[in-house]
Amino acid sequence: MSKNIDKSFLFSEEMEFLFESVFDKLPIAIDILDAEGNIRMINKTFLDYLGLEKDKVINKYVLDVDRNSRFPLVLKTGQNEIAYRHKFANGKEAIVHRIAIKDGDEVIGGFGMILFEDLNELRKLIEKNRLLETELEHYKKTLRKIHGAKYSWENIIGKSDAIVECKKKAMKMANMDSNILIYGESGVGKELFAHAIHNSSKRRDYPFVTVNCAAIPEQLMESELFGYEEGAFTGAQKGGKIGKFELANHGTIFLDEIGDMPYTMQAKLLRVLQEGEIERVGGKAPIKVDVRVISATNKDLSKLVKEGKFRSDLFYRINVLMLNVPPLRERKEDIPLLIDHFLSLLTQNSGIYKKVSKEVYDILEKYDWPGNIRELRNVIERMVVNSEGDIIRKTDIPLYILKKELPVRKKGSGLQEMLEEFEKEIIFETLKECNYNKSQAAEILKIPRSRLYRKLKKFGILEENNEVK
Ligand SMILES: Nc1ncnc2c1ncn2[C@@H]1O[C@H](COP(=O)(O)OP(=O)(O)OP(=O)(O)O)[C@@H](O)[C@H]1O
Repeated sequence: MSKNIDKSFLFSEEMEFLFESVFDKLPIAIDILDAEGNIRMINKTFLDYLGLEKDKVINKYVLDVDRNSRFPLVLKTGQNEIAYRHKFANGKEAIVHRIAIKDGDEVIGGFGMILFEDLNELRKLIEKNRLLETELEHYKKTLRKIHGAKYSWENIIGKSDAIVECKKKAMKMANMDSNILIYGESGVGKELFAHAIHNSSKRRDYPFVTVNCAAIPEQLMESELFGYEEGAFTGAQKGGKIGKFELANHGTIFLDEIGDMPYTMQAKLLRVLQEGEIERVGGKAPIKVDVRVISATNKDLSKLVKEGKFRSDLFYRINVLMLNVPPLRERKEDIPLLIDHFLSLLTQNSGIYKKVSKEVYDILEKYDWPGNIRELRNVIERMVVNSEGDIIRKTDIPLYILKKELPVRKKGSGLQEMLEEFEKEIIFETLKECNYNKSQAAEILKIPRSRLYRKLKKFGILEENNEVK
């Protein structure tokens, strides 16, 4: 049921009282006219704007006060004029509203209001807004650059069938927009593939944000991923903090070592993937996010699902497309190419130019590289630094590789066991090399400290008190 304003109320003493006690105190210019176009009420702000005394305005015909007014037309047609640009007779320009007050179809009065008193101010505001928008766009672009993917297909070196096939498959996946799970042993180049996929996907102009699930302590993971509001907990940063998912909006988030995601967080991540929205810690409303998830693991996730350590519903959500990056021992023909690639990278970055002797190529090609390309890269770097002269010779090769030059398969041990044996030896050698300084060892091995600790514990190299045995 529509309610009409009664003419007798509109111009009553009560209304006048209300107008004076409320509208007179507002810093917004307001007036009320009767149907004939006489100004019946006008507040102080409006009078000040016009520069007129009240008795020169009240009960005067609107055109006698402001000869440019369009109010007579509004009262005649009953058509409101919202946010109209108006030049007053005194030369001031403003943005105004003119509203016809109706009793049914009959126009019984008019309500006038100045929205922006000074068009120059408005212009300045618009200009400022435009500048802010340009600035914001600039920062967004810079942020995209910082969080952008660094590598593309040409950075993935290799001509073996295994890597060429893998690249082809990944290129196809890049054109789709489904979540991808990249599986492969440590150091095979999973992150490199994630970068390249993002860089050739339709999301390439948006951020690529990496999260190492194994490196973030469980109690910090939620706020890292989803952010928090100001005051969400003691020590929370003023103004709150944006989470990785929001940072990656419209782009890609790379969840490295997803197999290490704590079980409780898995449920929260699943919710985000299902609903497409996140909730900041301490936040009141969910925030929509549009993010493609690329996860990576070197663990057998289906086994973890069976053991109840990984949620099956999450597994299916992240594993829409699956990419298997082959280990280096299955594509040994790529080793010489990779050696040359890392040597030339070193020359570019440090200016050191060294060559590798034929014998060294042969030995490195025979070795099985349990730490894959990361290990090969580290070995090259170490040999370049430690070798004398401009040729890297057999004597520059780390001992543990020379010892394994002709690896003897131990009777009774499977591949996994042997790989672990190699890994243990590499870690132990590195630790010895840097005087058992674990941070330094983690740096040399280019793995997070937390991962090194876990491996040390697993291999029984670390005591409960985190001291090396
Ligand atoms: N095909 C390749 N061509 C050139 N460099 C490579 C290639 N694959 C891997 N690398 C290099 O090897 C190192 C390890 O790669 P990356 O970090 O992508 O491995 P990962 O599988 O993600 O390892 P992790 O499982 O330990 O996180 C990086 O320095 C990377 O640039």
